[in-house]
Amino acid sequence: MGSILVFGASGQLGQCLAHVAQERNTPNMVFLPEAQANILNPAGLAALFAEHRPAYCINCAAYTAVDKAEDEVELARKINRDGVANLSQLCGEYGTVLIQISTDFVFAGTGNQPLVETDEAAPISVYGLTKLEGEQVISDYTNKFFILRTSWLYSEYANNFVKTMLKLGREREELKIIWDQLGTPTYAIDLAGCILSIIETGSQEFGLYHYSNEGVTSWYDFATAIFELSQTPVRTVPIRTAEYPTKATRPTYSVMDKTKAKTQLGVAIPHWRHSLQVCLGRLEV
Ligand SMILES: NC(=O)C1=CN([C@@H]2O[C@H](COP(=O)(O)OP(=O)(O)OC[C@H]3O[C@@H](n4cnc5c(N)ncnc54)[C@H](OP(=O)(O)O)[C@@H]3O)[C@@H](O)[C@H]2O)C=CC1
Ligand SMILES: Cc1cn([C@H]2C[C@H](O)[C@@H](COP(=O)(O)OP(=O)(O)O[C@H]3O[C@@H](C)C(=O)[C@@H](O)[C@H]3O)O2)c(=O)[nH]c1=O
Repeated sequence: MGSILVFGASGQLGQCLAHVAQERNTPNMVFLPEAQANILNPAGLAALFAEHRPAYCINCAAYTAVDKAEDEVELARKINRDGVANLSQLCGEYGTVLIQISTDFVFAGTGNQPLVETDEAAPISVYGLTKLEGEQVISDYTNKFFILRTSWLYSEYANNFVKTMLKLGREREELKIIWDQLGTPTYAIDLAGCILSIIETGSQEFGLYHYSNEGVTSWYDFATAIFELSQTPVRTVPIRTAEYPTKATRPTYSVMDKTKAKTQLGVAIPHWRHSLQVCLGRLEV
C-alpha cells in the first residue's frame, strides 16, 4: 500500500493517530507536524506529494480556538478553508484519498433531534463557518474524500475539556458548568481507530459522515462523570449558557446520528461513558 500522510500531526488527533497506528502496526504512515508541513505552503505540500505519492492524506491540521476565531477570521479561514483546498488540489492530482475532519459546530444547533449528514448546516460561529467552507471546497478538486464530522474531542493528548476539568477540579472547590448545551463527547482515540479502519478496509464509500461516541450528554453531565470516575471531590453547579458568556456562540443541540458511519463504514462505536473510563484509566486518575 502507498504511504499515508498525516498533516497537523502534533495536535490532539494527530497524536492519537500515532498511538493507534503504533498499536495496530499500520505501515507507511508519515506524521507531519506543522513545522515540517504547513498546509498554507503550496510549494512545500507539492514537494511532499511528489516525494511520497501518498495513497491517503489525513488532515488533522486546523484552527481550533473557537472563541479566538471570532477575532481572527482571516487566519481561521486560511487554515480551515484554504489549507484544505491546497491539500484537496494535490489529492486530486495524485489520486490520493483525502480524509478531512470537520465538526458538529457546522450546525446551528437549534433543533432537538439527532442530526444526519443531509441536515442543513448553518454555522453560528466563525470556527464553524470556516470548517464548513473547508468541507465545501473539497469537491472542487476531488471526489475521493471522506469528511468525518466529530464533536467534543478529548484524549490523554494536548488540551481538551477532560484535562481542563481534571486540572480545575484539583485546584478549586466548586465549578460552574453549562448544562443547556447538549452533544456527544468523542474519545479521539476512537476516532483515530475509525480513520485507520477506513484505510485498512480500503473503503470506496466516499462522502460525508458523522462520527462521535454513542449517547447524549451536557457539558455539566460530562464534567460530573469525569469527577465521579476520577474520584475528584469537587462540587459542580449546573448553569445556563447565559451565565457563562463567551465570545463565540456554541450550538445548543449538536447530537449527531451515526447510522451512516455504522452501516456504510462498518465501524463499531463505543458509548461516551465507556470511552471516558478508558481515557481516565490511561491518564491514571
Ligand atoms: N478538539 C475538538 O474538540 C474537536 C475538533 N474537531 C476537528 O478535529 C480536527 C483535529 O482537532 P484537534 O486535534 O483536537 O485540534 P488541535 O488544535 O489539537 O490540532 C490542530 C493542529 O493543527 C496544527 N496547525 C494549525 N495550523 C496549521 C497549518 N497551517 N499547517 C499545519 N498544521 C497546522 C496545529 O499546530 P499548532 O498547535 O502549532 O497551531 C495543531 O497541532 C480538527 O479538524 C478540528 O476542527 C472537530 C470536533 C471537535
Ligand atoms: C472550562 C469551562 C467550560 N465550560 C463550558 C464552555 C463550553 O460551552 C463548554 C466546552 O468548553 P471548551 O472551551 O472546552 O470547548 P469548545 O472549544 O467549545 O469545544 C469545541 O471545540 C471545537 C474545536 C469543536 O469542534 C467542538 O466540537 C467542541 O469540542 O464548556 C463551562 O461551562 N465551565 C467551565 O469551567
